[in-house]
Amino acid sequence: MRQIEFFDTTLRDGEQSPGVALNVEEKLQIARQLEKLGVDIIEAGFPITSPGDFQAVSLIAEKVRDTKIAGLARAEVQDIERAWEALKKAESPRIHTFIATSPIHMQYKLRKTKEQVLEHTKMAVELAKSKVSDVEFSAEDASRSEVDFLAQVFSLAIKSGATVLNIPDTVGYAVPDEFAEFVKAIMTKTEGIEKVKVSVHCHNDLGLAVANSLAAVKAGIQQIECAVNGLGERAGNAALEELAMALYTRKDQYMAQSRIVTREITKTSRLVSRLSGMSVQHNKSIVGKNAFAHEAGIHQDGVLKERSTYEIISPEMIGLDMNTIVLGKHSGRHALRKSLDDLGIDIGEERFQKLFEDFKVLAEKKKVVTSSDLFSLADVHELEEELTIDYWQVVTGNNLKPTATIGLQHKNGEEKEELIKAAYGDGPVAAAYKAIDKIVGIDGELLHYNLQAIDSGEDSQGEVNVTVKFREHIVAGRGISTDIIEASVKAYLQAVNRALGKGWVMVKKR
Ligand SMILES: CC(=O)SCCNC(=O)CCNC(=O)[C@H](O)C(C)(C)COP(=O)(O)OP(=O)(O)OC[C@H]1O[C@@H](n2cnc3c(N)ncnc32)[C@H](O)[C@@H]1OP(=O)(O)O
Ligand SMILES: CC(C)C(=O)C(=O)O
Ligand SMILES: [Mg+2]
Repeated sequence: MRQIEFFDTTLRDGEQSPGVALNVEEKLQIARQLEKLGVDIIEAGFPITSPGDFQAVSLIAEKVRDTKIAGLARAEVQDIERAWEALKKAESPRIHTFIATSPIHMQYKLRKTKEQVLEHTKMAVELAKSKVSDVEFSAEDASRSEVDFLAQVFSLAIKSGATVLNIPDTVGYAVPDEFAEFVKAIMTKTEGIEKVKVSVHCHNDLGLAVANSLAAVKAGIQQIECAVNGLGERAGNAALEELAMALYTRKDQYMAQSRIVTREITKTSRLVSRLSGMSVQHNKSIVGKNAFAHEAGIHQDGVLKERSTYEIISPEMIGLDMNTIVLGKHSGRHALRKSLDDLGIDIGEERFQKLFEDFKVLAEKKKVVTSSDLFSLADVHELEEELTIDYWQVVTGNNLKPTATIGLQHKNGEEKEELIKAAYGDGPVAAAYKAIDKIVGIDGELLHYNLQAIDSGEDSQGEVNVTVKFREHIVAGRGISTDIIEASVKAYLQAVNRALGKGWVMVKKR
């Protein structure tokens, strides 16, 4: 069996998804979970882009010791110096430098000739190599590059010290057979290729990122770049969970294995979804809510008789539905702790006590507290937010102008009266959002609002996802509650808290 290394770019390319803005603590939390998931390399960020990205890469490099940590850099001196500064405390650092090699990118974007691109490649890889032994070189837009020129660039990168060569399908243009042939051609034409690892980085613009990556595995590559839940620029990157489960389930085809600990998949997916604010579509492979749901009678009959009739993966394998205890209002701390352990939700004693109190409140409202509820409860307790809800009330009806009154609490203990405002709106949610805007002194533009039930049944909790624009910044938020207005308020407030955390808005009472 060949070993395929998983290079996770959730924190770099994933964070380039519009609406995703992770703070430093959130990135560290995701990196720690990626380590448990068994990824080989974490691309922690692009240090030159902002002080926050620099700080996140430095912190992850310092704290996450059992996984290689990579930082991205353009083929420019200042980028590489900055990446090295951020990575220098890492146990196994990798500088990942890149430059575009396609005619279209060289001519219009870089405004560089082939010779200049070759010069930058040599300079960048040599400089990176003078800092670290592990250097990855990516040829951006490789799949639209001339194969002979790409092989020339790659040969030079190897001579200059690269240890990994990455072939990105940057704009998701490739199709599987063609991409496999392209990868094979590069591997044949590049001098010294046997000394390095070959990688692919596929985007999902045509929905083919996973298929293209798997075709490249068959063509002989050693590393796949991917992101949890398929996050990433535009339509995203190849989804980590799909690649891991395809390699595992069809090892007969790929003759390859990875270090991914599959039972950590669900937990990782939910953590990334919550912190990024990007919900997972219900019919998404592996981690979608419906991925293991059987609705049709013939299917249900088959599954009841023998699960393998309609299930090619068992839910336990990806860490789903491992909760064996029925939790309700009569459950105690031991049962809750056991259920959390079964689900792989690992929280300290102090947070556990708070979670237990909230669990009891929820159990009063719901007959059965499900695994999804537990994930949500645990999620809610992972953030220390600047503003929290103290009080909310809406008045609405067919003959009334919907009105909301919101009271917030500031973590620095600001005077309560100053953080209560009322507002009208076209509906109760709009009124509540206007009241929050008044308190904070901003005008958030609601770009997207989605409400869905977490489970089935009348007592299910509602989950609201929003995307809000604060000036030029787009931020996502999520809220969960048995009351849909409260879930809506929580979602908006989470977006506000994220924008506050990034310094994009300031509390400025009107
Ligand atoms: C395919 C990918 O995912 S690439 C990674 C994309 N990620 C990002 O862009 C992260 C966020 N970006 C940023 O914060 C900023 O764009 C920065 C800090 C990287 C650069 O900011 P600025 O210096 O203001 O440049 P700006 O973004 O306007 O333009 C990019 C410049 O980099 C050049 N460039 C782009 N890629 C490369 C490269 N790989 N190597 C060298 N130069 C490059 C462009 O040609 C352009 O140069 P020019 O100013 O001479 O025309
Ligand atoms: C930086 C590179 C690897 C990239 O993200 C791409 O080409 O899509
Ligand atoms: Mg990319």
